[in-house]
Amino acid sequence: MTIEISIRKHLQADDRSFNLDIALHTASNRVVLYGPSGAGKSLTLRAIAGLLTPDEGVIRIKQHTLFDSAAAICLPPQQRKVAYLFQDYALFPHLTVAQNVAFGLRSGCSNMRRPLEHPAVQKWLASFELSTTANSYPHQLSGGQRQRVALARALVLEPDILLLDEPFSALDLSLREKMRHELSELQRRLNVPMMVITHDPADLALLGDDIFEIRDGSISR
Ligand SMILES: Nc1ncnc2c1ncn2[C@@H]1O[C@H](COP(=O)(O)OP(=O)(O)OP(=O)(O)O)[C@@H](O)[C@H]1O
Repeated sequence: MTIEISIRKHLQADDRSFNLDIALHTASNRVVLYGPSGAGKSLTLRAIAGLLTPDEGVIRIKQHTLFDSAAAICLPPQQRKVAYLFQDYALFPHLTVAQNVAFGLRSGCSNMRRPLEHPAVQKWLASFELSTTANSYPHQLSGGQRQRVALARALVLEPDILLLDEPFSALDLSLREKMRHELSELQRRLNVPMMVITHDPADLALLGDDIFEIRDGSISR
């Protein structure tokens, strides 16, 4: 089993409350979550990444236990080998492309001063055709390039799973189509498990080998 999730979390904000109760087991490497706004999709990804601590349950990715309330296991985000791409890519505006990618390595300042000396940074810049933009800043890039930088930064750590929250929502239609195919090919090439949140039926068709609908905090398929 690649992904085993069984979690519960009660959230309370003033007079609003929300119950997340997700049971999701799959051996697939291409998982898509879809469902209406406010259903609990992002909360699920946040729990896998370690940014939200469930009240109880279990999260296992590729046999690694990330969270198990009964065994008092809750790995901090930096120990999870989980790459989480936010909707807006969250690149650092004051860092160059190469520095943004090197930031993913989290192994000290030397990576940031001379990021291109690190073989992994070079490898990912080259495989995303970003080498010529290595010294540019995010505002000097196109939307598609920015997305590739975010993917390179996520993959430089060789994560156990790639989590993508509406990865194409900031792109125009033609670029979205192109990046969707790029992501699909990349996943097949690297064989890294990937979980994608989307509202777009075209993403479901191309990226989803196992598709889960989330409604009102639970899997409803
Ligand atoms: N810290 C919080 N306290 C209370 N409720 C919260 C908190 N964070 C999120 N929620 C609620 O949990 C529900 C699920 O949120 P979530 O972000 O997972 O939705 P989503 O399915 O990703 O929606 P969208 O497609 O709009 O991004 C929403 O109703 C939201 O208001």
